[in-house]
Amino acid sequence: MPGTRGPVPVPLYTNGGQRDLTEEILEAVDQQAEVATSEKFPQTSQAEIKAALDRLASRSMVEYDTKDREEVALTKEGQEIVNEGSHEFKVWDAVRQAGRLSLKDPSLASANAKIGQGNAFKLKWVKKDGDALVSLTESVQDATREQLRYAEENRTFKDPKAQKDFVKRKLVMPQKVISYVARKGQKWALEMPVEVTDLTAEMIADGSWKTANWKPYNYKAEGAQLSGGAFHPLMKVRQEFREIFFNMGFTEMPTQRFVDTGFWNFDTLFVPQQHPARDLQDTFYVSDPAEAGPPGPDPATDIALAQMDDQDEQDESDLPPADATTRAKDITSKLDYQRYFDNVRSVHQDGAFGSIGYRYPYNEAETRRLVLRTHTTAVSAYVLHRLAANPRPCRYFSIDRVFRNETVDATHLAEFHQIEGVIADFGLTLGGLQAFLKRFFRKIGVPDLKFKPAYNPYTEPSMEVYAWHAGLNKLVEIGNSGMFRPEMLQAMGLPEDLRCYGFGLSLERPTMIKYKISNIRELLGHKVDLGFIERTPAVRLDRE
Ligand SMILES: N[C@@H](Cc1ccccc1)C(=O)O
Repeated sequence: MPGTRGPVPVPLYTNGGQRDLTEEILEAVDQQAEVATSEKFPQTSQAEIKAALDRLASRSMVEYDTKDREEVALTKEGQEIVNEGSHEFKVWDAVRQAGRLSLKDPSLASANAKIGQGNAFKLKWVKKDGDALVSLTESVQDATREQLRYAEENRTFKDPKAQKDFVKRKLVMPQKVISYVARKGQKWALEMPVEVTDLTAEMIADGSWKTANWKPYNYKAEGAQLSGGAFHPLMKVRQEFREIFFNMGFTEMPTQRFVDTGFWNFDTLFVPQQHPARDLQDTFYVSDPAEAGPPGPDPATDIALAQMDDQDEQDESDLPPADATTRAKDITSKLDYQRYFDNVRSVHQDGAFGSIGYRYPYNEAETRRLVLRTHTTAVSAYVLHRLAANPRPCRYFSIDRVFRNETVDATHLAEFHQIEGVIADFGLTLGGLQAFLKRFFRKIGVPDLKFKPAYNPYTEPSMEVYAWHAGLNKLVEIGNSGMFRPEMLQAMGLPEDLRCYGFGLSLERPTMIKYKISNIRELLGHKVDLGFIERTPAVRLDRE
C-alpha cells in the first residue's frame, strides 16, 4: 500500500553490538585531538590498525599520518643481561662470593666470562692475585645492565652513541616501527554509518534513495579473479599466425593426423629409406599397430579439406554446390594412388622425371610403417598430391604438432609446433620465394632477412632463413624453406610448369620470444604453472 507506509527506516549505525578496533579508534580520537595509535593500542598489529584506519579514512571520518621511527629491541643476550646482570658483573659477583677465585675455575671458562673478566679489569672491579682473582670493591654499578634496562622500557637509549655501541655488541637490534597518528576528518562521526550498496524497489517507491547514505564506488578495487578456461600462449600466437595466413589468401590444411606413414612422412618427400632422420633415435615409431595399409586416400582429411578448400572451384562451376563428402569423393576418384606409389618408388630406386634417383632397392614395408609425424610437410605432400586432381595456383598453411625423438633441454622438447606454408603456382622463381618470405616475416615484425643455402631432400634449392636478433646481437635461424623438387611434384601428377614453394618455422620460438620465456618447460609439459597459462595476456605480433 504505497503512501500509507512511512519511509523505510535505513539503519544508520551497525556493528552487531560488537566492539571492534574502528570503534575504539573513534572513541580515542573523540577524547584526544591526536592519537598515536601504536601507543594507544600496543597489543594490536600495525597492519590491523592500518586496515581499520583505512576503513575510517575512506569515509573521511578520520585522517591519519604515517610516521616511522627507529626503535631498539633486546636480543636474547641483551635480555639475559637485563635478567641476570652483565658478564663483568657475573665475574665480579663470583669473585666476591668466593673471596679468591682461581683463574682455572670453570665459571671463568666461557667466552662471555672472558669478556666479563676483561671488562671487570678495566672497571677496576677485580684484579689478579697470583693465579686467582680478587675483588677490589664492595659494591658495583652495573651500567651495562642499567642501560639495557632503560632500552627495554623506552625502546631507545639516552645516548645515541651508546645505542651504536650496544648494536655493535649485538645486545640490541634496531627496528623500524611504523605508526599512525589519527585525528578527526571532514565527516567525523562517533559511529560508523551504514553505507547502502543496493538500490531496492522500495527505496525507489518511497523516495528514501534520495537521502540514503550511499557507499561511494571504489574505482581502485581490483576485480575478482576470473576462473575459467584459458587459451594456451601457443594457441594465442598460433591465432595471430593464422590470421596473417588467412589475410594472405592461404587455406588451412587439416592436420589432425598425428600418426602418419613412412610413405607420407618420408618417401613422398624423397627422404631416402636409409636416411639418419628415419632412425629410431630421431623418429618415434608406433609399435601397435606398427603398420598401415598401402598408401591411399584418408577420408577424414579429404572431407575436412573439401570443407575449407575448393571454394573457388565451386564458385566457378555451373553445377549446384555439392556437399563436402561428395566433393571429397569426386577428387579422390580423379587420383591414382597406385600410380603415385609406383612413381615414388621409381624415383627412389631408379630415378625418374629427370632425376637419377638414389639407386637402392626400395623397401615397401618402410612405406607402411607408422610414425609420429616428424614434420607437417607430410600433410603438405598429401595435400599437394590431391592438387593433381585439379592443378591450379593455391596457397596452403598449417600450424600443428610434430614429434621428434630429441633429448629434452631448455629449448627442445620431443614435440613442438610447426608453422608451414605451401604456395603452388605456374612459373614461380626462387626470387619470388625470397620476396614472399620477406613480406611474411615483415608482417610478424621481423625485417631484414638473410638467406643461407641449405639442404632438404624434398626441396632444391633450399634456404635457411636468418634474422637479426637485437637481444642476442647476432643472426639467428628462424625458418627453413625451398622449392619442392620437380621429381616430387611430377611424381604426383602435377604439371611440369607448376612450381611450389615450401617453408616452415616453429611456433615455440616466436612464442618464447614474445612471452620472454627462456625455458621451454615453462610453456609445455608437466612443470607448467597453470596460473601463468591462465593469466598471460594475448600478444600481438607486430602485424603490418
Ligand atoms: N619440413 C621442414 C620445413 C620445410 C617445409 C617445406 C619446405 C622446406 C622446408 C622442417 O622441418 O624444417
